[in-house]
Amino acid sequence: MSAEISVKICGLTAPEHVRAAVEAGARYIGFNFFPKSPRYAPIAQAAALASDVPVGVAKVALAVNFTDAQLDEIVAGVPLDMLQLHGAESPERVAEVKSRYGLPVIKAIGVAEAEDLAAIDLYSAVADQLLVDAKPPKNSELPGGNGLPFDWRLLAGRKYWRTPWMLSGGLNPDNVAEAIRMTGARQVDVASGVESAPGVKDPCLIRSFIEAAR
Ligand SMILES: O=C(O)c1ccccc1N[C@@H]1O[C@H](COP(=O)(O)O)[C@@H](O)[C@H]1O
Repeated sequence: MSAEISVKICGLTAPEHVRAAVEAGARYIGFNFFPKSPRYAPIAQAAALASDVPVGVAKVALAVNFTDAQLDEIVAGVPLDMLQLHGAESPERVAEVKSRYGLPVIKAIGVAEAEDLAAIDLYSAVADQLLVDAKPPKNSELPGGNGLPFDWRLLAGRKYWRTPWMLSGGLNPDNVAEAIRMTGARQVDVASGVESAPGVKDPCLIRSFIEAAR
């Protein structure tokens, strides 16, 4: 892996998968607190998994339009390094969450067409990182984690946004190298593309994904 490419493996629910991701060189580990997700990890489970994550690998909590009360519980129960807001949180809400918890915030931006990229400038001012993800299909229960890519050509030549960003949406071991080449992304994030069934991570696919991003 080029030293510059960082990988986030998201939606881990088992210790052996956390170990596989860490050993393969993941830079970020995501725990998913959205109950409708097949990758949902309750607080106690995520706390146990977090204890296996070494210093230097960022533990990220994925939240979707959560209230302060919900975030309070997560932050109190799990040792975290970052929060990922993956819903319709406004820039004001992102700023509020950042200051309430004192943790860096990753804001997900759904992209389907060129006009969706305007949100990147809007959130750049308040978020620590952006996650440029595929917009979910209409009526999808999940605002992310759908295993669907967007048209990467929309990002060609855009690698110099001032806020660090990750590419996600439908990435897998077979397409991640091409996605990096086309978009100039220096960070990538994956959930379903390293699974053998919805919510079931596959250590071999995790390793292959990270190697392919190299
Ligand atoms: O993974 C989920 O189930 C999920 C649920 C709700 C919001 C976001 C979710 N996942 C995030 O979306 C990206 C892309 O997923 P995929 O690789 O296309 O399956 C994932 O990495 C998470 O950050």
